[in-house]
Amino acid sequence: MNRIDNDLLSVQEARILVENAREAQKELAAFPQEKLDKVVGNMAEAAYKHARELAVMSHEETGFGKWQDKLVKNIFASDFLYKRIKDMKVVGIIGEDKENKTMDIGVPVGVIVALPPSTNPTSTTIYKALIAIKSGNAIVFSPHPKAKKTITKVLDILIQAAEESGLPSGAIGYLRTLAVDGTVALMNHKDTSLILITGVPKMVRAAYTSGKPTIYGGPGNGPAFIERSADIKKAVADIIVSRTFDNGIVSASEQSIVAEGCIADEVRQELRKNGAHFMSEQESVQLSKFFFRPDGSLNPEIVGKTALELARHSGICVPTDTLLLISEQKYVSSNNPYSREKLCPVLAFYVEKDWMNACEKCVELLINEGRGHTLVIHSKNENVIREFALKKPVSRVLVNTPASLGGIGATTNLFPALTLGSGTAGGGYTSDNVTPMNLINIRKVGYGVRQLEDITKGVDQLSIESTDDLKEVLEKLLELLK
Ligand SMILES: CC(=O)SCCNC(=O)CCNC(=O)[C@H](O)C(C)(C)COP(=O)(O)OP(=O)(O)OC[C@H]1O[C@@H](n2cnc3c(N)ncnc32)[C@H](O)[C@@H]1OP(=O)(O)O
Repeated sequence: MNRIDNDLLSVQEARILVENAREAQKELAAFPQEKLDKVVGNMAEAAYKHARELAVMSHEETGFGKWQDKLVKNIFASDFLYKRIKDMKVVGIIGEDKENKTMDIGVPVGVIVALPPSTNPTSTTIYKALIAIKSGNAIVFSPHPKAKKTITKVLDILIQAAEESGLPSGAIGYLRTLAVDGTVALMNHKDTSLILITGVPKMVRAAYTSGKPTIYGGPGNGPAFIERSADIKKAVADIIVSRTFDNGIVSASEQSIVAEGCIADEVRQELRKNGAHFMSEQESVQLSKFFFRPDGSLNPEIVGKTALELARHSGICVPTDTLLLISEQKYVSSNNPYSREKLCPVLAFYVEKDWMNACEKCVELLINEGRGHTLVIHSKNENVIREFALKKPVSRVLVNTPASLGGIGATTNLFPALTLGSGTAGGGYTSDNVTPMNLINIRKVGYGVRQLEDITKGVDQLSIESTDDLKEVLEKLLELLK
């Protein structure tokens, strides 16, 4: 088939998929929460059963990360997520205030179009499918072309399990003929209500161009601040676990370490002792040549590779037990390759004289890239932690934990999510770890409890001749409204 035929077929297929999804969703909209939960439970169980096979397959197909860590993510996105959502009330009456006579009704948004990334193809697909069905929505996927085989496989498993437990056919679907035109047609279809997208900058732009509400996980890789009161051994261990998890692919993972001057040598020593190689200036330049493509986009050749593979690739000589490559840096700039997201086990290392300067450096790093995403602080000083949390342009401040695992809610009690909102600061509309609650509209029900006259009662007896009078009127009004 030539390219034009392929594009046409893909667009046609997209139209049919959304129409089928629309019909299936009409049926789904009548499902009570318990019936949706039964379907979601079966989907989670099926994904969990195939977690290992899917992890190996996704690693083999994309070459990104480690299959062992992809297995952890698959278990996280199926079993762990299911346990967290199984008792959530998302559709129907989800809240009632008997005293004030108001009620909240959860209403599915309708048809969701989802794009999973090549970096986390299985776990993100499982997660998106589970939260969509939990909230009574239909979902149509456009698989990433570099992970097509794996995403198709996991969707077949999920669809079979869901339909066996009563999900109407078409409520979960996917584009078989892959093309940008078909993906754009899915997004632009009049019956598509929401787009749920992870990664792929070009597709994020297409989603926004469609004019549809779009939830996406923006660029992350924020700083990790190690404050003087921190347990340095644990902080370093956390950073290593985090930055090497799936070879640094998770967007919440650390991109730089900012250490206070008085503990910087101890931190360096601990990092070296545990497999970090501090690169010379020349090695840093040598490695950085491979970070980006000529158009400035991230080079997939370095994404999700081990530190040893990166060193070999760029001709840097390192000990065979090297886990991390670190570059000492002073300045932050969009031209500095060490200030940008890389999704591999490379870190920049900054030293600042005190926590206030460190605070500024972290803000500078986040404003350069990763605004609205995630920051981690290692400290025992509750005042510093609170000051940090109050002042940073991020949606997640993680404390004393590996950022990649804490951000997604594995080592913290944040919601278990593989789409991490960056809020308006990151150009998105939610700052949440995306949950089924982000996939519904809330219909507000309010019973009449007062007459219009009740609001103005007593006000006409007052004449407003001074600001004091005005204040009195306003106070009276507030009193009446209580
Ligand atoms: C929770 C988390 O941690 S998820 C965070 C993961 N982070 C990211 O994904 C970061 C952003 N992603 C990227 O920069 C890139 O996707 C990389 C570097 C990871 C991989 O790059 P690549 O392997 O070159 O793949 P890329 O994603 O750019 O896609 C390749 C092509 O497929 C296209 N494509 C991607 N998805 C689709 C789709 N669903 N339908 C049609 N085309 C698609 C892209 O537009 C791109 O087209 P182009 O070659 O014409 O530019």
